[in-house]
Formats: sequence, C-alpha cells, structure tokens
Amino acid sequence: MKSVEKVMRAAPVIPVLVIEYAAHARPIAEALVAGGLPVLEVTLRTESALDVIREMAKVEGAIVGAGTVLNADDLARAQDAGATFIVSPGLTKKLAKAADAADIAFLPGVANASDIMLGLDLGLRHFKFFPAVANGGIPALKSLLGPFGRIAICPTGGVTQATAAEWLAIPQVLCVGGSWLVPAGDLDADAVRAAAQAAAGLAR
Ligand SMILES: O=C(O)C(=O)C[C@H](O)[C@H](O)COP(=O)(O)O
Repeated sequence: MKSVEKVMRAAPVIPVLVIEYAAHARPIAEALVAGGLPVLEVTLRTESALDVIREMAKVEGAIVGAGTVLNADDLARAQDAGATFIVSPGLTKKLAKAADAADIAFLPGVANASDIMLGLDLGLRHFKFFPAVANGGIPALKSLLGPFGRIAICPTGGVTQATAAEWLAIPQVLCVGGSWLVPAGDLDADAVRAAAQAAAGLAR
C-alpha cells in the first residue's frame, strides 16, 4: 500500500476542499501549493469533484487525494480521476480491503476505541480523528491515545488556524485537516495563498 504516512508528513495541514466549479480547481491548487500546502483533499461532495481532482492533479507539486470516500465505487472513481490517496469519514472492512487491493494510501476516520480496534485488526495504524472537536476535542483524543499510543492521527472537523497548533503539539498528531483555507463563494487566490502560508508555518 502506498504510504499514507508520507502524505500525512508532507505538511502540517491538509486543506479539506469543497469546490463547486472545476474552473476554480487549478488556481486554488496553485495558491495552496505556492503557500506551502501540497496535500489537497478534494471532497466528493460536489458534482464537479472528479473534474476538480483531474485539474488539480496537473498542478506541479500537488499531492491530490479524495475525501468523503464512502465505498469502493467512490474509491475507484477518485483513483481514475488521479487521486493518490483517499480519506473517509469512517471505516468499513469493505473500504479498507478495496484500498488495499487498489494500492492507494488510505486515511479512514475513527471516532472511538472500537473504530481504532477495527482499524488495527485490518492492519491500519494511521487514522483521521473525526469529527475532532464535536467528538470531545483534545481531551478525548488524549484519552484514546492512552491505550492506542502507537497510532498516527490527523484530527479533522472543527479545527481552525487558531487551534491547530494545540492539536499538532500532540506527538501522535502528524497533521490536521480543515476546510478553513478555502471558504465557499468567490475565489480569492491571494487570500487562499496567505491562509496556506500561515498554516504551513505551524510547528509540529
Ligand atoms: O467530507 C468528509 O469526508 C469529511 O470528513 C468532512 C470534513 O473532514 C470536515 O467537514 C472538515 O471539517 P471542518 O474543517 O470543520 O469544515
């Protein structure tokens, strides 16, 4: 399986992208990469998501993946479009097996001890903690890391530029995910680049 750890270590923040217009894909990817955030998670939540992945995959230096991958069909469509990693809000045996068979880096969501134990049974060690804040935030993650200290985590859901550093101070947290870098609405590439620069400067 391709290394999910490499994806997680490429930058302190993975922008979670919900993009309506394929025409916005390249300028947004270029602004994020130029700002120092090469890892781009394109959620499969919009009609244009697969076209967005195709466009972003052409941007030099971009490491493009798909988010909101719920099943093997989503995985296959995202990989065909050029995604090199997939992120899921949860974890199923079927999806983990499909990711293994497709030889694609896989970052599944976990919310509790049983989810992590399912992941460990499946040979996984890298997880997204989702929804990070609603699920109890830093105290909840620290409690889970008692019994599961050897996993690697990307908290996502409610993380912001202001709170990312606190999460990144936890040794098992290799990166955080968040949608704050690219707000919905009109495209402002300068603002995206500035937000990326601030995020890329966060210490791990
Ligand atoms: O679409 C998915 O697959 C998800 O897992 C959801 C995203 O990770 C969160 O919606 C990001 O959370 P915010 O940064 O609080 O907006």
